[in-house]
Amino acid sequence: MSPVLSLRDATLALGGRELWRGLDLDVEPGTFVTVLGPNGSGKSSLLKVVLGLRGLTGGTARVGGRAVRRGDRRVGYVPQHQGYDTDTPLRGRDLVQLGVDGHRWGLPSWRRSDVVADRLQQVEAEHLGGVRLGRMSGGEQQRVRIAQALATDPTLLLCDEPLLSLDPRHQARVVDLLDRRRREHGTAVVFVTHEINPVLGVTDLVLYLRNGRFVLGTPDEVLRSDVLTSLYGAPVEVVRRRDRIAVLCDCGPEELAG
Ligand SMILES: Nc1ncnc2c1ncn2[C@@H]1O[C@H](COP(=O)(O)OP(=O)(O)OP(=O)(O)O)[C@@H](O)[C@H]1O
Repeated sequence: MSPVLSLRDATLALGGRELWRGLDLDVEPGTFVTVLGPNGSGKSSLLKVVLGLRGLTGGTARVGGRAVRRGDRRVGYVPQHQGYDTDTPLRGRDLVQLGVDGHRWGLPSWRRSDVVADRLQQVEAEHLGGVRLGRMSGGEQQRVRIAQALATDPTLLLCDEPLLSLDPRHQARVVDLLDRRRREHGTAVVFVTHEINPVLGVTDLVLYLRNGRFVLGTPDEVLRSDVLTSLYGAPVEVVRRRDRIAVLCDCGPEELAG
């Protein structure tokens, strides 16, 4: 069986700059891949490649054995998000309904209330179906957005910083929901974040991008002082305390995945 996602010798350059080169990645069903790296290292661009929105400069990208393409129902996407205006008229169930209808532009739409209710239930948000998005907390909005991304029952879920501006309790809840989804449905997750700690316990693979280079492996293989020192070209110290990690570097103000 083909991996859910497969990149072979994948290279991406944007604006005359190479973001990563020679990336080989196979993501099997149910795998949780965490993508780390400083601002501008190409994390979101990687998701856009998998969504068929951006072409590779070299190599191939396949989803379930087929070349990536736009509007693939097997791929769910939770884009980066800054919150909704308080006067946004959409309610929770409307947003999920958009996920159901999204792939059927031009065809008659009908209410798939069973699907909408099921997806809201999967993220423990049944009570938010009738609530306007602008009246929800950040964590509630994020859960409804995940329900929307699950509307087509995807085999692969791409999440772009879904923990942004959530407090630790809400972060843990979102991570827990994604973890349950991949365990119960085998949905693979590719999760872009700046913070490793909230997802450390569920991460199978870490892809760490930086300045045209990358390292890929299990958290124990990648989140090591010697490996990150080599990636950053400057002394990096990885300190583990209980189930948390701190990444310390003398490389200036550059952001690290603490
Ligand atoms: N359409 C484009 N044309 C040229 N350059 C682009 C384009 N889109 C993005 N870039 C550049 O590509 C680089 C990677 O952007 P990307 O958004 O993938 O980074 P990122 O790692 O997700 O960053 P962040 O952590 O800030 O979200 C950035 O330097 C960005 O300015």
